[in-house]
Amino acid sequence: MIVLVINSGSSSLKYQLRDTGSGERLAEGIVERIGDRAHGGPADHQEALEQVAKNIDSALEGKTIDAVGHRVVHGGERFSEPVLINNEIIRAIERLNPLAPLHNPANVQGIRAIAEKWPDMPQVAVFDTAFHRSLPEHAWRYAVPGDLYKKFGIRRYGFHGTSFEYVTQRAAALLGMQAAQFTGIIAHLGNGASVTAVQNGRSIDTSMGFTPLEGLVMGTRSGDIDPSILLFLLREGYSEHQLDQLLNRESGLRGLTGHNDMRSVEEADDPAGETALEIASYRLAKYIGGYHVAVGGAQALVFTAGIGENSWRFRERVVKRLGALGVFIDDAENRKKSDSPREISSEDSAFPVLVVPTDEEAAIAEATAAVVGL
Ligand SMILES: Nc1ncnc2c1ncn2[C@@H]1O[C@H](COP(=O)(O)OP(=O)(O)O)[C@@H](O)[C@H]1O
Ligand SMILES: CC(=O)OP(=O)(O)O
Ligand SMILES: [Mg+2]
Repeated sequence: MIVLVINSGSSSLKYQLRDTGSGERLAEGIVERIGDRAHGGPADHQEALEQVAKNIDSALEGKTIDAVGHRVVHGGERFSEPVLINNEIIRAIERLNPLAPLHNPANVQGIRAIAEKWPDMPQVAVFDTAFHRSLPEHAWRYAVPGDLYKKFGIRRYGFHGTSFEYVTQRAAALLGMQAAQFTGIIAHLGNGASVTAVQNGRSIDTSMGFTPLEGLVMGTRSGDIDPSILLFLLREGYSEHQLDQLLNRESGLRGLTGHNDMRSVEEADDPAGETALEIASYRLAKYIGGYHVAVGGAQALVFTAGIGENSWRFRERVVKRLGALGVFIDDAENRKKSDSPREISSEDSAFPVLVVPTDEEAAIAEATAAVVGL
């Protein structure tokens, strides 16, 4: 089956054309600066898709697209599986827009644009939140009055689930076990970053919360912060919009160094970068210690996504903080470049440390083919 996978962000649209039979990637690309005409970007997602359609026409070589699979970031409490999209599903995703303002509106625009272009095309939504539907209540509930959950759905949802599920399977295979036997900690470190505690193949805790803002230090997001800082800044005259911009787009690595991209932070090699990397690696190490307890003793620690797969320096900083767990890195293995799943811990490490490349697009293509094939 030929599946077009769409991952629409607020200002970019990543796509892949995959043949799920052979696993082959027929085409891939990214359209950036959506809405930024002054810098050559398309006016909106509809126009971005026109661009994508042109790019993939040649790659199709006469074949036709059978289905479109979308990454949808927030699925709320309703969606625990990928679903075939219809008008009612689109409205349900739209109702979740306020909970993922950077992501969900763009996801819906992508779905509508495809429906307009190819009205009969089967479309499937694959949710970032779905893998975390297994969280126990003591992990998902915040210590605030219960009304807030009943009235507004305020609880921990967790994100990057498609990646965590895929990496759980790959890590388990590397260790010679079934996914359902895997108990460990997975750190997905990209532009957005989160870490998940996996017990017997199921997510039991995760660092992102009600929205993709909680938890780790990210490219432009603050992660954990004392909520009183918001109240303080409100009283100082900050608007809701300014606070949103501050925490979602101007904080994290960017706020601490001026750069949101890990490569730029590492290349700059200056004191601000050093401090930022210490803050980020310390935060992650604390979560790993906590999740080691949460899963009742991890059997593996796994790094994935852009930073997790490529930055040996960042992995080194994190693992060097885990001596109390008896976890040690093998410097030579850690520095080796490879695109394959691999072990980077030393022989005397209490449990293995792995690098496992994620592939959200492959997982979305597979899920789409499975739903449409039913
Ligand atoms: N070779 C590398 N060394 C260090 N960091 C890298 C390298 N390659 C990619 N990264 C970092 O990975 C991050 C992007 O990760 P990615 O998973 O692609 O994010 P997203 O999917 O959220 O856009 C950026 O911070 C980038 O700098
Ligand atoms: C949920 C989330 O933060 O996604 P991304 O890392 O793609 O921004
Ligand atoms: Mg990503």
